[in-house]
Amino acid sequence: MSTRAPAVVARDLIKTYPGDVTALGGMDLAIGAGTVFGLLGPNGAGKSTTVKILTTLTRPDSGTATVAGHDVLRHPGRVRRAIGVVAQKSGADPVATGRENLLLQGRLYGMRGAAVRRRADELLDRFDLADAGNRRTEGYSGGMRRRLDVALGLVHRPEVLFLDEPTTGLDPEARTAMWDEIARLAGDEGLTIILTTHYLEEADRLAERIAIVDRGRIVVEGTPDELKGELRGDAVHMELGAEGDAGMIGAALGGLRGVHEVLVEGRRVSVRAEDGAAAVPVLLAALERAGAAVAAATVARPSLDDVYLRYAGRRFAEAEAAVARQVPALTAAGGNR
Ligand SMILES: Nc1ncnc2c1ncn2[C@@H]1O[C@H](COP(=O)(O)OP(=O)(O)OP(=O)(O)O)[C@@H](O)[C@H]1O
Repeated sequence: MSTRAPAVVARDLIKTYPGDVTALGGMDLAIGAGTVFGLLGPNGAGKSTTVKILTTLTRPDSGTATVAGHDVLRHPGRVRRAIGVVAQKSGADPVATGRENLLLQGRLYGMRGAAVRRRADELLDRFDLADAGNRRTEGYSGGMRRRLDVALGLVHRPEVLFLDEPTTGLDPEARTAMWDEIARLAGDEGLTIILTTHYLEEADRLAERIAIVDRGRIVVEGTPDELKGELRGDAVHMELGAEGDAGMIGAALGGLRGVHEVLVEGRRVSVRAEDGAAAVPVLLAALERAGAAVAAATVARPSLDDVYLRYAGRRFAEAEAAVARQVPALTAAGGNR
């Protein structure tokens, strides 16, 4: 863990949108300088709203935040100069070349002459875009465009970089290349990177610390290993042939030796077992005695999904589906994102 002063501090941020949507219900954050911090959560958890407040694009209803030592409400201009923002949607001009985009961005930050040209070339080189620098960006592949987006966020040498879903929409190869690039950036430049993602694997791989966001607040925070380490033993997931009685299943499995944290959701039953492989036959027999037939069972080491399940009380994919179901209602209420 970093011992340097935090690059980002947020205290009790509250933000509601019209229609009584609580986007943030008391968000607290402290992010060490020079670290990669992952804000992980399903769609609608409140990650983008947090980033919008920290990047001065919107104001909280209440609460305070500082970024690179500057108060986001009192000194938004200073915050903006200290940060780079790579939004989900590309900000590059499609009819301009990669180099022109970088030069324009640099000039917007007051960089001029040879200095901005040198910086543009340096970034084209570093993001493996030197050969494509004089081509219009509309012809770039998804991976190239994303690399240019990150380069655009870095032109003015920010202290803190916000990366919103950096690899959404990229194919696996381009995603891996982007991950390597982000890891290199953090390592080489001492940059603080705040990464928002709904990819568990992305957070696990890149972030030194992760905060899991659910319903507008942090439900747990730590290093990926700390979070997974809290979950003892193996995760055993079982799929029942038909929906069972949750109370009866809980009672049947809860008393078994070496079995903890029984969770029943419809046809899915998950438990934590000290030795998963040894526990499976015992679990199957106990379920059979309780009148529940098991169609499939898997044993896995704890993943961030299990951490999410434990702290948010629901599976990541379910939380995403719940938000997807809310969308028509939101649209009907006139809300937009
Ligand atoms: N402009 C808006 N008007 C009304 N409701 C909004 C608006 N922006 C966000 N919300 C709602 O606030 C909540 C938090 O949204 P937010 O975009 O911060 O989540 P997120 O975790 O960033 O999700 P995503 O990964 O989809 O960007 C959601 O319920 C969302 O529908």
